[in-house]
Amino acid sequence: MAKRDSQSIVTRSELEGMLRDETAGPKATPLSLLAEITYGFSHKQKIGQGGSAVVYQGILQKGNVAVKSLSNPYVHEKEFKREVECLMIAKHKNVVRFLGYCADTQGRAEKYEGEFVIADVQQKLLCFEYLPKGSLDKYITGRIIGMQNFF
Ligand SMILES: Nc1ncnc2c1ncn2[C@@H]1O[C@H](COP(=O)(O)OP(=O)(O)OP(=O)(O)O)[C@@H](O)[C@H]1O
Repeated sequence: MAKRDSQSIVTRSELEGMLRDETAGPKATPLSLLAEITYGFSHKQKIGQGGSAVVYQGILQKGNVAVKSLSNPYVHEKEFKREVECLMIAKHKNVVRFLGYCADTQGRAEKYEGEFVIADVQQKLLCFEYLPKGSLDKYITGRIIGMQNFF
């Protein structure tokens, strides 16, 4: 039987374990798992949107994760690799925990200039621990009163 190393792809129960184990480092996470826990990246699971990503809440049995889909097709391979590299290094109590990454190319059937084609669609996703108290900017700009509730 093939030996699974620390870089091997995680399963749902391993992701649950990583959430509990603060020492666990980020791992390659399959698109199918991220799709499953966000109910197919459903609109209901959407928790935020930034300049380059749409963020979904992923539901696990004991705890939640935030799944960031870098939807912008102009996020290049090199930039994505750099982001993953930086996130892997950034380990600090004040920095949200990075749990996993997914870079996958899928063929999507569509019509292009009247022709039926299979287009390569690049999926770039990042998985973090879920922080339930919303975005820090709401507290900074005073849209939520009482900074003491944040910490
Ligand atoms: N780990 C998380 N837990 C809970 N909510 C999150 C998490 N990460 C992001 N969000 C939500 O999603 C929103 C968008 O995330 P974020 O600003 O990180 O996206 P981005 O596109 O990477 O940002 P940028 O605009 O800097 O490129 C945040 O404002 C927040 O509401």
